[in-house]
Amino acid sequence: MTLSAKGLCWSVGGTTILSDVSLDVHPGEFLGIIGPNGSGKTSLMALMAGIRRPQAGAVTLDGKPLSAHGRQAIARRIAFVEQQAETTERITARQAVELGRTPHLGALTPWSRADDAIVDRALEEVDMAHFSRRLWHTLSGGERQRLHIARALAQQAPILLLDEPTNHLDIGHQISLLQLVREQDLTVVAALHDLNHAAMFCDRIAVMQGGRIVALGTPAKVLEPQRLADVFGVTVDVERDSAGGCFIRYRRPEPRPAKLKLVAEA
Ligand SMILES: Nc1ncnc2c1ncn2[C@@H]1O[C@H](COP(=O)(O)OP(=O)(O)OP(=O)(O)O)[C@@H](O)[C@H]1O
Repeated sequence: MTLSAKGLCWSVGGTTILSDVSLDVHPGEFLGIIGPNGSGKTSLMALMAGIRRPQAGAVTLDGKPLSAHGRQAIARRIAFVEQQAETTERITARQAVELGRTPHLGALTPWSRADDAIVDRALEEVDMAHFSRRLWHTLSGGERQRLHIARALAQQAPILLLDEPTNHLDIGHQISLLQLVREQDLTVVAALHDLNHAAMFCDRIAVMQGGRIVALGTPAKVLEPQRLADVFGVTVDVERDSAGGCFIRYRRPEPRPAKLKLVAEA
């Protein structure tokens, strides 16, 4: 199943947010999207998930425009975990995950024990089975985030779009979640802020800046000190290992001149 974006342009209220964005997501790959705040990662993912429509260009799923697929057909193929996904409903943790089964239910396919088993497994995979009866509003940010991922896993869509999936998670859960997602037999597109996580888990990385993709390739190719300086304004050393991996070490900026310090010294 191939998801592609071609020549996407998207603007709001006369402001251009995305300009001529093209991206082919390879089946089975883990594609990271990195870029500074406001560079367009969420906007691109929303277009690729079909919840927003581009003013120009198209997103295609297996060569057919997304707009030609029905909502349920898209939901069976693409699971999207949004950055600030929230629910105001008074539901339990388990019920939140059960929502992932919605695209598979219908008059002829009511809820079954197979759905229960899928939900059980998704809860276990994100280490939340013990919280299944807890009410949503009593859960911490990280616990909710893990349930959003469980809901997406329960959806059993072959393509998973994750907008900052490690938001709110402690470092142990960040790494185990990325590993969990990586181990699934899925095509994954994830917006990530942690460049070392992107280097560790992604097959390819797309770098966004000012609403455009300015680089696309393997982590070792894309994560270059000069590019990171240009895009993020940070100074880094990139350590490379013999297996083709890389690790980014950030350098502390030089102290600002005294006159620019926010708090004047007495
Ligand atoms: N509905 C909207 N109306 C107006 N501006 C919008 C809208 N959606 C996004 N934007 C603007 O578009 C730009 C890109 O936003 P987007 O959320 O896609 O960036 P991002 O790369 O995901 O940022 P972050 O890393 O902060 O999550 C931002 O400047 C944002 O303010």
